[in-house]
Amino acid sequence: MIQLKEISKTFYSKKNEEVTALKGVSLEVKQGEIFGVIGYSGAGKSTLVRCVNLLEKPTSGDVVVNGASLKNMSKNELRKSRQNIGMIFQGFNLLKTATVYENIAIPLKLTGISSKEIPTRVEKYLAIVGLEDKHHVYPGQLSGGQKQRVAIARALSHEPDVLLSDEATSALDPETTHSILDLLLKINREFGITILLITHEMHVIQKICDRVAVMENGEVIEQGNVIDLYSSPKKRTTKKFVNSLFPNDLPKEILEQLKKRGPIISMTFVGTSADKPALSQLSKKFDVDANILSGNIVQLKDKPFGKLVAHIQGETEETDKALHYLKEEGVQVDEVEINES
Ligand SMILES: Nc1ncnc2c1ncn2[C@@H]1O[C@H](COP(=O)(O)OP(=O)(O)OP(=O)(O)O)[C@@H](O)[C@H]1O
Repeated sequence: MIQLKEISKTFYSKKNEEVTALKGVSLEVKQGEIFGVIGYSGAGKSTLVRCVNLLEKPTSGDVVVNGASLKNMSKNELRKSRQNIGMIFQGFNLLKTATVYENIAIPLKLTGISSKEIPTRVEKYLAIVGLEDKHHVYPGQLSGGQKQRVAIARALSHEPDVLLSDEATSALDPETTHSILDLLLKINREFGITILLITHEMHVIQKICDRVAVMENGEVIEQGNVIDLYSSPKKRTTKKFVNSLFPNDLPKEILEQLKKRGPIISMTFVGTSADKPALSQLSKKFDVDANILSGNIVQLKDKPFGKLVAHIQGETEETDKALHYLKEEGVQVDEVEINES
């Protein structure tokens, strides 16, 4: 659906200093999925998403949407292709001096939608975002969540195949964030709209994304299914993002003391194994004591995902058998390195 092929982007500051925001980024967003890009500030996320609809022109590389290369398009073709890609922003980008109705109707008029069709579209999409009673209100009279709903209705009113979301929930409180994410899920499921979103928040990824790419210093350092990435993060930055959901605040000295008496392990549970009492069986089956040090279960889009850090105390032969048993039960077990916890 969307293919980014070796995209690089270099900016030049006023002093003519080079800033390379993207370094050969390649990724593919499949039709109908919600794809998240996560990274810390300055990683290049905004630049990446803006390259998808050529709000930013890549210095090199190509963007292919629905099989058509944006690079080779005439201005006219590009304008048409852009209409197929909606976008929402952290700051909503609404016209302050126009009503909610006008905020949606004016861009429709500019893209040549007939004046007969415009009221039908505005009403339809305001109803979908739950703001059918706000036609004549100005953005200043709306909450942040309502403003984002207007922006979503404006994007949808062009009936795009793809919606790009640039930190759309970053300015919102947690409850409003959840309602906007639920709305994005509904749009994806009911209208089959493919969503590419960027965020610096893991809970956004876990709630609605199917796949995720992690960006750092202008590069995609890791990508894959959300579940795979959460259960086996490879890169340090990815581990940091995942560990932020599972804080382990035990002092290093205590962990070092415990480690002398048996391994400290982190157990990852995915899906049904998240509620299996595998750990409670250990002391019954083997001559070990299992003590939970920290733990949490989070709900991913379709499955629960949990992590427990536990100390397994006992003779090496018994702790080895216990770890083997856990693995056989389908629990992913990793020894905790003290400096990373
Ligand atoms: N128009 C520009 N001119 C010069 N440098 C830019 C421009 N846009 C982005 N950059 C630089 O490119 C790098 C990547 O910026 P970008 O905004 O894409 O990152 P980001 O991951 O979206 O960060 P944030 O979450 O803080 O917006 C940064 O070093 C930024 O300063």
